[in-house]
Amino acid sequence: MTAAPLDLHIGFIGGGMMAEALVKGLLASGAAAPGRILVFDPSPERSTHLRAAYGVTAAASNAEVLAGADVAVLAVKPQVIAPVLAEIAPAVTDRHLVISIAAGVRLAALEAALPPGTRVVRVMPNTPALVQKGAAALCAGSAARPGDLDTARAVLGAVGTTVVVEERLMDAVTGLSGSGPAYVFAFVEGLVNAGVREGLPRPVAEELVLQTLEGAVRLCRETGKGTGELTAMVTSPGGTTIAGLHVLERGGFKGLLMDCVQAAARRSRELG
Ligand SMILES: NC(=O)C1=CN([C@@H]2O[C@H](COP(=O)(O)OP(=O)(O)OC[C@H]3O[C@@H](n4cnc5c(N)ncnc54)[C@H](O)[C@@H]3O)[C@@H](O)[C@H]2O)C=CC1
Ligand SMILES: O=C(O)[C@@H]1CCC=N1
Repeated sequence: MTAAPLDLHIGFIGGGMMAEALVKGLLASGAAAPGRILVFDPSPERSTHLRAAYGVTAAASNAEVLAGADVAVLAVKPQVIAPVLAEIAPAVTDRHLVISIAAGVRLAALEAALPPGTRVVRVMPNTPALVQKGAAALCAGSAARPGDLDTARAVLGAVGTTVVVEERLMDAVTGLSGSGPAYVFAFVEGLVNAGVREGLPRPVAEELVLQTLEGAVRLCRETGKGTGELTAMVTSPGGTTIAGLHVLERGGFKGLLMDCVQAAARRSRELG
């Protein structure tokens, strides 16, 4: 995926896992050059790593990030967002668009902690941004201008797909696609182990599972058929698939997924 270069300096407040995913994706897509990305992280290991791996500027402070950036991405844990907002507020100006990726943290809380009129966009991305296959949902704050949502979409769009949702849906997004990669990894792990249990060498099981997942996703996206029809295509009467599906149904597989996403969305609400 290639993206049009953004005529912006993008600063990251926090250079952890998710910031790195976004930096890597922005560079790989061509949306930003290393000279236009600044990052501050209090961990010297993180700063050194990001500078060495991506050639971005490792700033000495969050204030330095804001001094050099038009867009400031808040990429710290929700648990430390309050002190970080208090620290950066004096350096936030009209020039800045603030993009928060912190799970659960509401626009109202962000706006209340920043100068009046600060342009804020709240985003929930996910880690496949690292390979430009991210899925991100966005919602705009009360002072954001129409162009701000476009800018945020351009930043996140460089690393995957974007959707705009009402803020009330952000906890659901967090529980579904924000946390979703971990559920898929659990599914992969379970299927690979199941193959090994049936006697397949692990590398063979891994290749078969990953290709089956990718293939199934492509069928969903490209055939125009719904999951019901696609399931019917693989499910012969009295055959193997229906025997397997019976076990999933009896175990409450889909209900378990609903409980799983509900628990994650609930936790997102708690973090806010
Ligand atoms: N990991 C994920 O899958 C996703 C995470 N998020 C959100 O992204 C945010 C970051 O999460 P991760 O990257 O996973 O966490 P992380 O722990 O890898 O990164 C956070 C970074 O913030 C740094 N930090 C701590 N205090 C700081 C300060 N005062 N100023 C600047 N940096 C500071 C830490 O040293 C750390 O490197 C969180 O709010 C999380 O809710 C959102 C979507 C997906
Ligand atoms: O687990 C978390 O809190 C973060 C938010 C979404 C994905 N990871």
